[in-house]
Amino acid sequence: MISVKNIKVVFGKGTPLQKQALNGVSLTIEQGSFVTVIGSNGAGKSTLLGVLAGDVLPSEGEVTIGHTDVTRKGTAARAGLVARVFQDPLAGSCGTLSIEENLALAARRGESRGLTPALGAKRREHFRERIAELNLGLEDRLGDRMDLLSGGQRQAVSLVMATLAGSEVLLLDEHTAALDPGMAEFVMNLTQKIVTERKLTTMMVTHSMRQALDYGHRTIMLHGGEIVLDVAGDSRKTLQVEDLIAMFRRIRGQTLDDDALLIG
Ligand SMILES: Nc1ncnc2c1ncn2[C@@H]1O[C@H](COP(=O)(O)OP(=O)(O)OP(=O)(O)O)[C@@H](O)[C@H]1O
Repeated sequence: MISVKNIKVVFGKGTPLQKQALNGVSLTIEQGSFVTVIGSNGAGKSTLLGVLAGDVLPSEGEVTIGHTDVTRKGTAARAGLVARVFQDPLAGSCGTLSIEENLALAARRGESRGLTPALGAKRREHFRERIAELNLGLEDRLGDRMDLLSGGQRQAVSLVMATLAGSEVLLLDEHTAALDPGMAEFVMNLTQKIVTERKLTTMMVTHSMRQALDYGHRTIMLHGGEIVLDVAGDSRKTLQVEDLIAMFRRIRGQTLDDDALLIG
């Protein structure tokens, strides 16, 4: 479960560049619920994910994950609670380490470093099984460096990495935006499967209205650091991509240059 109460984030306070990125955001996401987040550039989407991950500390408000108040805890202290997959396939893993070494590091997120070997035979076998489930043939390439993989393969491995340490919360920051349409669909279907099987409480930022409505249980729209739409259940089922685009237009008070960007 995730709960944020009256979150305010101000960047560059007291400077000419002062920016209120979140302005009193409150939200409760039940355990196992999958929320998609949309909003135009600068709406505050990444800042909200940052507040949950711990790399942005709010100036006001409270953040609770599970039963833990994490408001003042940084990323390291939340590592066992929250996993994150980024837009850039190179961002969440280490390119110069092998697939297997990356998996070993991910499995130990949030643990204090001890003397137990990171890559025992049992762990290796577990990793092989988890990677084989992707059906990408990567189980025979566990010793290959991560930077030899395609962007889509890396995102698929990153999703497996995100689940290895047993975090309850998964944050997805436009994690398919850099992929071709076919690979994006593959990674989205994999995401849905992993989230459902592991009952992960998930927040996914996307610029694709199609993805926002097709995946997950609930959709929120941010604008100017505030939640301006929050739909779930039957009202979400009847919502069309065109409705969301019309809402975007209304909120921004202007015509979008290219609706296709949002539909894709
Ligand atoms: N570290 C920072 N320092 C100063 N301003 C920031 C910082 N991070 C974000 N902002 C500003 O806060 C506002 C919200 O940014 P945020 O990245 O959360 O938007 P977003 O909805 O994710 O946008 P996009 O879709 O473009 O990624 C923007 O005006 C942005 O310029």
